[in-house]
Amino acid sequence: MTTLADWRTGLPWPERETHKHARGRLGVVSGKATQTGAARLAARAGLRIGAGLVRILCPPDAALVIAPAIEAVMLTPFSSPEGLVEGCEGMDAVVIGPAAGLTEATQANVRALAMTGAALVVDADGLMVFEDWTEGLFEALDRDDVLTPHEGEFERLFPDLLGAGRETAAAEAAARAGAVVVLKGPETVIAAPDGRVAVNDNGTPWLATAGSGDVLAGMIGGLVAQRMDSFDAARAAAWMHAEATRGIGPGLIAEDLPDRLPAVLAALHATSG
Ligand SMILES: NC(=O)C1=CN([C@@H]2O[C@H](COP(=O)(O)OP(=O)(O)OC[C@H]3O[C@@H](n4cnc5c(N)ncnc54)[C@H](O)[C@@H]3O)[C@@H](O)[C@H]2O)[C@@H](O)CC1
Ligand SMILES: Nc1ncnc2c1ncn2[C@@H]1O[C@H](COP(=O)(O)OP(=O)(O)O)[C@@H](O)[C@H]1O
Repeated sequence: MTTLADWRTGLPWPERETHKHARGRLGVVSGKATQTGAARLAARAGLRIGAGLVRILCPPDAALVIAPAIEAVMLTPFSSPEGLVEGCEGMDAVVIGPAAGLTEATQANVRALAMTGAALVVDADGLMVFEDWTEGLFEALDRDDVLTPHEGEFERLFPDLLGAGRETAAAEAAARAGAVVVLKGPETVIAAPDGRVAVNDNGTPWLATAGSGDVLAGMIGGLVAQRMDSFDAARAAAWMHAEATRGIGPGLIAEDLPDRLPAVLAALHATSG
């Protein structure tokens, strides 16, 4: 078992000569016009955690919904997997899945993005669309890609594993997928395909609120975009995600989480030496 604290030394802080492109570019794929909130939560979280530039890629019908609801986050419409790949050119990491839609298009988009140089964070619908074709997902993934299932999603992708216990299950899932697996829950297990396993145990039940997983996906994507090792990025994000609830508790909603990150990051920065 890897200790919890060692990801701190790998956190990406900007240096004197850093510019926004060098800091890391994150793409976030949005769902259709009525389902854009999840991507906006993930994008804001990615920006807050330090990606220098964040771009939402959206179906054309969603652009007029998203445009008035973003500021620093950028926006590019796409209408085919090829168009999505073009829009993601130069991205260091891409988050796909939150409210992406349970459609063949989502399946094709995940596989098309996997062929680019960007590391992928695949969540929610991006996982569920491969329920009946897991090899179609696993064969496309690289070791720096990250899957972020909750237990319901995990069970659909790996129906035979949870009986062995969550840590063993996540480790076997990572080996099978050939990617980092983040098995979310009150204790989140993070496993890498090389055998590393860690448990994040600072979670709080205030995270059990719609959209908090979308924020976590954006946070992981934002750290991976800054070229943090994907396993460490997932551990760091899981810890900071829970830490962001401190001081709010009752009444917390997912929208609150990204804007708590400056305080969480400032405390880590102050002790980073
Ligand atoms: N602001 C937004 O636009 C939001 C959009 N969301 C998106 O909405 C779509 C549907 O979300 P749903 O909430 O219906 O999908 P869920 O994946 O939460 O639920 C689907 C099924 O899994 C089960 N399930 C959920 N969490 C579980 C857990 N931790 N352990 C075991 N089983 C669990 C549920 O009971 C349900 O039967 C997804 O695309 C999702 O990304 C959500 O992320 C919430 C916020
Ligand atoms: N009881 C709990 N204790 C600690 N963390 C929790 C609890 N319930 C949910 N979480 C965390 O909240 C997030 C929920 O993610 P997810 O189920 O994908 O929600 P959504 O799809 O609404 O975004 C995960 O990071 C999970 O670990």
